[in-house]
Amino acid sequence: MPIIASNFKTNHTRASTKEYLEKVNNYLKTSQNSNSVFVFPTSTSIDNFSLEKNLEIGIQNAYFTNNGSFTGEIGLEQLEEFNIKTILIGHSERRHILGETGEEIAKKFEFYKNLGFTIIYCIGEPLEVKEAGLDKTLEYIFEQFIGIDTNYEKLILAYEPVWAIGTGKTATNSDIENIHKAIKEKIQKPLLYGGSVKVENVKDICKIANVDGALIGTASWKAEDFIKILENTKDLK
Ligand SMILES: O=C[C@H](O)COP(=O)(O)O
Repeated sequence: MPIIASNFKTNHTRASTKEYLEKVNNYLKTSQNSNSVFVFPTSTSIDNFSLEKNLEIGIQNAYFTNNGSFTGEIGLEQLEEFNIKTILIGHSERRHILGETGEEIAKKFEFYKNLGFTIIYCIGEPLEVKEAGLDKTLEYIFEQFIGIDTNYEKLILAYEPVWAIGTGKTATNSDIENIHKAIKEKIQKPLLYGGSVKVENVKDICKIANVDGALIGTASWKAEDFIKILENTKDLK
């Protein structure tokens, strides 16, 4: 069964998150959909939601600390209050817009790994690297694993080409196939694709060899669309 994740990024309020989760949860309750579903709301919308077993809330980001003086950040203490056990690490928006370095990402990974969190670890190349060819792209991607324990049992990977994120430009099926194959040859972990996945293409993308699911931004922000995405992928192995 595929792993389908929605990343809200900086969208939705507490009220609309609650409404969204109620809709998705009701769908899962009645649909016999056994996909493994994750939703990553904004930190301010996290709460103690009562959800179906296959729907889990994760955090988009947290600092590698229990608590302390890190203005603007949250740490383990704030996550524990809501029983959060899943985190996204290495998202390209944190790497490229917010300037998170490989070293900080590795520290964050180690900290949350040692706490037994499920980690969705994102990798992916910017356009200029893609244009330099497959070898350069793979070289760039594998550098993003420096300092990361790729044997960690609760690790899920997400390949997200930076140029495909939020742009409407999905990678071609053969690009996805080639890159997923190369990653899987080295790291045998569930591997999601992300980057302009939509209601219409999610099924075909999830059917590509070595694609174990999708990490979706824009197309998942309306509960009705996310439910369609879950419905379109529910019969896949
Ligand atoms: O985390 C999700 C990805 O960045 C994909 O975003 P997108 O579906 O809006 O392209």
